[in-house]
Amino acid sequence: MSTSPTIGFIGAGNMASAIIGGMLDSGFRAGGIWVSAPDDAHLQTIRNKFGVSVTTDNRYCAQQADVLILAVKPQIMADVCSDIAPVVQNTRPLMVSIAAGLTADTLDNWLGGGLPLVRVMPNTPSLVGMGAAGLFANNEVSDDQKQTVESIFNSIGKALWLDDENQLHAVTALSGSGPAYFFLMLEALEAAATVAGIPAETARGLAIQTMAGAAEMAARSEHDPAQLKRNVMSPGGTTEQAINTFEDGGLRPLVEKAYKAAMSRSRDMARELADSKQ
Ligand SMILES: NC(=O)C1=CN([C@@H]2O[C@H](COP(=O)(O)OP(=O)(O)OC[C@H]3O[C@@H](n4cnc5c(N)ncnc54)[C@H](O)[C@@H]3O)[C@@H](O)[C@H]2O)C=CC1
Ligand SMILES: O=C(O)[C@@H]1CCC=N1
Repeated sequence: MSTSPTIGFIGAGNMASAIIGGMLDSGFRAGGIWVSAPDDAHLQTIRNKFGVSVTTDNRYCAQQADVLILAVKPQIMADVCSDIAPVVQNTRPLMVSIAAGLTADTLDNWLGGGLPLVRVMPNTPSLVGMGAAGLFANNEVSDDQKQTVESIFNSIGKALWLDDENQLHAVTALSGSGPAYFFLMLEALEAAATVAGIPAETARGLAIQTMAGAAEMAARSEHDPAQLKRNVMSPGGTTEQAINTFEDGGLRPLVEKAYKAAMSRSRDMARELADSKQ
């Protein structure tokens, strides 16, 4: 593979935009990126925003790519794959899927078989260079190709390889879905502070800065999160009251239940989608 491969994206939604935006910020060339999707008006917006090349023809996009990133919803992936299969069987790009649930074998089967394929579970903070991605490669992927995918996802955050594909379900429930959990916390904190009389904009600004500050501290500190939490809790003070309320209200089991629900949905999707196209 050349040192600057052409990267194709099939699908131009939230996740593709986040990855493209992050890649361009970190120095990837817009001229080396192709994007395809059915909605021409949306594609023109993407082109104006990022300067990438666009097409409504998935096969044409596939033909241009050394690395082809499948960024459509899992439910339409089978149709998209069988449509481009004749092209990719001929050009043999490195296939990358970011879809939740769908296994490497299922995808490879839909693509005609025998292709190098990496599954990635990224997340939307990729847009601001703060993504977290779990990666799994099938046996057809070379070390060079692994490095290429790793460099794309490292350029927009942190990329970590997994040996066992099954672990992607657990990663999906952690970092794939995870940004939404923290956004929910922001929503709830903003709402509570607004009820207490703080203007919404001020409440949001303080809540976001607090979340970002806590994350940065946790990343840099030699202490674990439990100790950092204790450092905020003055005995007999205010934080203790809030933390006790969270604990008494069952926040930990609730988080575990939510996490397991996401992981279980990822497993179910894998089964349902593989079965539906046998
Ligand atoms: N949104 C997220 O936080 C994350 C999403 N993912 C995965 O990323 C994938 C995409 O998700 P989102 O970007 O959130 O979805 P989205 O709905 O925002 O984007 C889907 C895109 O696919 C396009 N599309 C629809 N039919 C098409 C076709 N036949 N050919 C080509 N493009 C077509 C749509 O126009 C749209 O641009 C999913 O498989 C999801 O599991 C993975 C990690 C995180
Ligand atoms: O909710 C979903 O299915 C996708 C996968 C992880 C984040 N969004």
